[in-house]
Amino acid sequence: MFTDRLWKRVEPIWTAYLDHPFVRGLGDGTLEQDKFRHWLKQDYVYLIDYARLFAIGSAKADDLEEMTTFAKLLHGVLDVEMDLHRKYAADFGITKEELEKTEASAITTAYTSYMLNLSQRGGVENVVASVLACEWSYNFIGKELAKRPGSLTDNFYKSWIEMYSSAEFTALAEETKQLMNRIAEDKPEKELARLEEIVVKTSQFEYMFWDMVEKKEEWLVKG
Ligand SMILES: Cc1ncc(C[n+]2csc(CCO)c2C)c(N)n1
Repeated sequence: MFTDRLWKRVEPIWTAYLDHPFVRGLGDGTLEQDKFRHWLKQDYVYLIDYARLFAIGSAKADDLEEMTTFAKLLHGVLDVEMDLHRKYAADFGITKEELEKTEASAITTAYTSYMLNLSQRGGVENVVASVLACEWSYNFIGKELAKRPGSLTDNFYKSWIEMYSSAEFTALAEETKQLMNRIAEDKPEKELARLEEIVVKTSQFEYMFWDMVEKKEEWLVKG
């Protein structure tokens, strides 16, 4: 399957996420809350653009089944995932209006612009390749962190781990993987190699995103 081939390419990058200090800190609860606040705000504006990708996917879908998958994913971001952000933000006294007003950092902008550009230019395969790593890698991280002893007891980040490792999110990630495999079936090698590079590039962006929030690179925003 195409996703098995993709896994071989992304495994080393994704394994590095698990060793990243930010991700480690989420798993054992030691992450500085100020760093998490930074993630919440940057991720919120990231997700606003990310949601647009699913809307583009829905418009470009080849059949009703694909359209429904994108609609489900759109709902997942707007009403489930962003709700987690709004709840954590409320704990910090940040309103949803403040979250929305966050100025995207250079990396956030580069990452979402890359995906939006590809998705607007190409067919539905570009949209699926663009969104795959984000979704699948968070589910991978959530499930790996959930396995770590103590990660789900007395951890401020417990709801984070629970949400991304949940059956609901696992099902969404699996559905996107299936869609990628279905689309890949009748594509020539040259096209598969191009789609593979999109998944690798977005995986690299994911690492840069973790790094950005770890280092709280506010200077990227403020200049
Ligand atoms: C930088 C960044 N990358 C990936 C995700 C995770 N994610 C984005 S959309 C989606 C599925 C539908 O909600 C998931 C799991 C994130 N939040 N932030």
